[in-house]
Amino acid sequence: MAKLSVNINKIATIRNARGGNNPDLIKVALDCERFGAQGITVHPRPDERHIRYQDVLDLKNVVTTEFNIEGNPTPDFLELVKKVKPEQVTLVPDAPDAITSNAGWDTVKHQAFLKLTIKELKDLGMRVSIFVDPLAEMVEAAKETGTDRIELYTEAYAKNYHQNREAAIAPYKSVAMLAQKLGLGLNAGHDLDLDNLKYLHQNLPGLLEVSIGHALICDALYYGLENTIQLYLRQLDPTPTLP
Ligand SMILES: CC(=O)[C@@H](O)C(O)COP(=O)(O)O
Ligand SMILES: NCC(=O)COP(=O)(O)O
Repeated sequence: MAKLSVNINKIATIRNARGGNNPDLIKVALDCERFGAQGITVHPRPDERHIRYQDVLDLKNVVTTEFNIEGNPTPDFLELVKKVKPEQVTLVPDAPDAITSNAGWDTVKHQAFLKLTIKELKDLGMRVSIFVDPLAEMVEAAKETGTDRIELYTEAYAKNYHQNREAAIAPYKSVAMLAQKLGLGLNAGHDLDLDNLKYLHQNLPGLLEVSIGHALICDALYYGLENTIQLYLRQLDPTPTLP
């Protein structure tokens, strides 16, 4: 069964809207864990529009499940993760002004940089994952970087799911099999939701973890956080349901 890591960026977005501490990010992270989340993901961005660097330091002291820090490996980001030493660092090549992450790494072009950065982080005991598009060439070159895992950027899958889910999953399935063959661990994330998650999970061999934020927090407005986390966990349950 793939692990569910709840991305709490959006909680920080709401908190920052009023400058106080409501909602309390630390409390939400602990509650997500209490409600069944198997990991907490944050993606501090250089403008600290949602998660602040201080949040990451504070979360480190309380998160007891897998702590996953995502971000562009700028000098500031690298200094932060080296201080915090989370279980997993996910490197994402996003531009500082991007509304959200919008592409995976070009693992061919950035091979040397990734190799160096990944080695540094792994030597300090962190597991490293890198964000990639579902392209065989990028996954093959990801293997050469020394990364432990790849995170498949699932925006295209989510976008095309309702039109033709078989076609939407096809490139992901194919690189998931390639990753398995290459001995790369497999994560996935971006725009996953209660509609598209189960099919992704059923079709990606070796899927280890999904990180979900935007849709999960939106769903929590209607169903409540505890129910919502349970609903997402149910999508990842390998037990076949009765017809
Ligand atoms: C890496 C990734 O897929 C992003 O989805 C992510 O972490 C979300 O970031 P924002 O919450 O800033 O859109
Ligand atoms: N790595 C993806 C992530 O953490 C959350 O993405 P989203 O669910 O907010 O699109």
